[in-house]
Amino acid sequence: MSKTYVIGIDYGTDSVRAVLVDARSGAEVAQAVHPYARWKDQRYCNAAHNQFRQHPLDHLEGLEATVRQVAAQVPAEQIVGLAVDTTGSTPGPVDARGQSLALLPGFEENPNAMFVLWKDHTALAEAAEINRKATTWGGEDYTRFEGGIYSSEWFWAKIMHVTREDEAVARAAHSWMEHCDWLTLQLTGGALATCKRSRCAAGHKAMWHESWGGLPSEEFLVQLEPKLAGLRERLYTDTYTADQVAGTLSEEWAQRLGLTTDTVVAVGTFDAHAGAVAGEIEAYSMVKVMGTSTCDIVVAPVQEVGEKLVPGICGQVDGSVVPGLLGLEAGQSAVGDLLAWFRQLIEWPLRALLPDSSVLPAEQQDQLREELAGRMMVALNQAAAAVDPAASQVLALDWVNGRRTPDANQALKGALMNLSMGTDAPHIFRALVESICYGSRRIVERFEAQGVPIKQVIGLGGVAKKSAFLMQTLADVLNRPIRVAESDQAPALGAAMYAAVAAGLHPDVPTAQRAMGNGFADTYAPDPARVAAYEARYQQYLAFGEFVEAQTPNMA
Ligand SMILES: Nc1ncnc2c1ncn2[C@@H]1O[C@H](COP(=O)(O)OP(=O)(O)O)[C@@H](O)[C@H]1O
Ligand SMILES: O=C(CO)[C@@H](O)[C@@H](O)COP(=O)(O)O
Repeated sequence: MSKTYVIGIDYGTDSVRAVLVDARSGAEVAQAVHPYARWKDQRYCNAAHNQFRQHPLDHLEGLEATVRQVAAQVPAEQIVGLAVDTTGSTPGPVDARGQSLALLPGFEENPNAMFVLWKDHTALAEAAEINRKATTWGGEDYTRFEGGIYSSEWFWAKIMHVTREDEAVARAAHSWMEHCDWLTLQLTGGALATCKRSRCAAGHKAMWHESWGGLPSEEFLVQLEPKLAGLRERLYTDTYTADQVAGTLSEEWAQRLGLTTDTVVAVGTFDAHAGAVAGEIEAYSMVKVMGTSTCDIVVAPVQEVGEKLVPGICGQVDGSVVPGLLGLEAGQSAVGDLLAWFRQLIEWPLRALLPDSSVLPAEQQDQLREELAGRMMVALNQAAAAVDPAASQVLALDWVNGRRTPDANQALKGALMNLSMGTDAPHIFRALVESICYGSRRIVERFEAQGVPIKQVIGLGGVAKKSAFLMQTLADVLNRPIRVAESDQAPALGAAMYAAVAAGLHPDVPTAQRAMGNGFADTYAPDPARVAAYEARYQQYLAFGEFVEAQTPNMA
């Protein structure tokens, strides 16, 4: 009997995906996807206030549905390990047993008791306070290894915000957990105090660093917000890389998932970092995990980076991607989301006017909406690709959900210029795609200017697989070839690689990458004829950005 199967579970923004993988070859035996039901209706969100919360029941229902489905493909005893990756920073308040407050009576419908999704920017003011305090309080600047600017997307800003806003949640919250740690604890069923926390989540988002003994000091935290007193003690000191064993499946979850209690559960991690592993990341590659947002992940030998700090990124953390290498993260807060925003904008008549149509009966309206929704993104890509970039005047800024990097400023907004009577939807879509690519070039330039060369670029994720137009534009704007990973479920495959190491099927992550890597599907080569036109427009993008930023209060 071959005990060689592992399961990778990837919690994205809109859905959870599980893949069953043969750890000998990396063959994906089965995959399953479960969109979050409550999230789909945006039940606990308020986009106008940048509030995006997810109910843990969405996550638990998805866990059971997807894993049961893939696990049924082979005998349970042959599945020896699993690992979870999630979005981040997506923290939530928990009780003393590590249970999410949203699963407790009285808190079921309270968004503050739920997971505060990475793209929730309600904590802008708190992030600004952290930044001020970090450089003025007279002690260590705890933002040093997180790019020197703390973001409202991250752990402490979100905890501060919810603690201030909601007295009942503040009183009931014994502690807080990152989503990836919480799921790992659910699966293993251990005690909160001994739960092995993700190095990746702690180092990139919670200002955890070995050099100052873990999390920021109690003194610093209490100066920030007196209500944080004592929380540090109830969090964690040690962190673990994602190839380590967190435990084995609890009796309850073995039964719920159709697996055995011998199944090893690896320490949790973030989706982008797991994706980078599946994208076969190696020293000085940049793996772009392109979905709702984009995360740009780079790894480099610790000793070569030495004391160098790359300012304005989402941190540099020993072992956050490949244990033994330094993991560096940057990214853009809206990529697929920016294009989805535009699609929704132009679909407005379908939502607002069609229901009152006297021409089309209700059931046909639904069919029409569905048909157009299915075709819209593909059609926009095609029409925008046909617009000559040299003749295109419209210029956009990609900051509809703020700017993550370089130099976090989540208060920034998107913008369009050069609209004329001749501007149509494909022109604007093209400008949005270009802005994504220019934003990406700024990030690559930041790494290189700080002495971290980018030797190759790899793309993966929904956008990399679905938009050839965007990927070609990116190759032209960066003036570099881009390889796109074969796997449709790269973060889940990366999680499976971590699970295979934790379960002892491979000795380390690079060996797992070599054995289980699914290779590359396409390569986009830069088109020399277009490079020059984009170069000129990139300079305009930078000037436009500078102008808009000067009008916006600087917050994180
Ligand atoms: N044809 C397309 N062109 C560009 N973007 C697309 C296209 N189809 C879907 N998308 C975008 O892909 C994103 C989802 O990517 P995916 O990697 O599946 O999700 P996640 O971010 O949850 O991991 C959505 O934001 C959507 O707008
Ligand atoms: O920021 C991180 C990881 O650090 C991501 O989890 C976040 O951008 C969400 O990723 P997706 O866009 O859902 O793939």
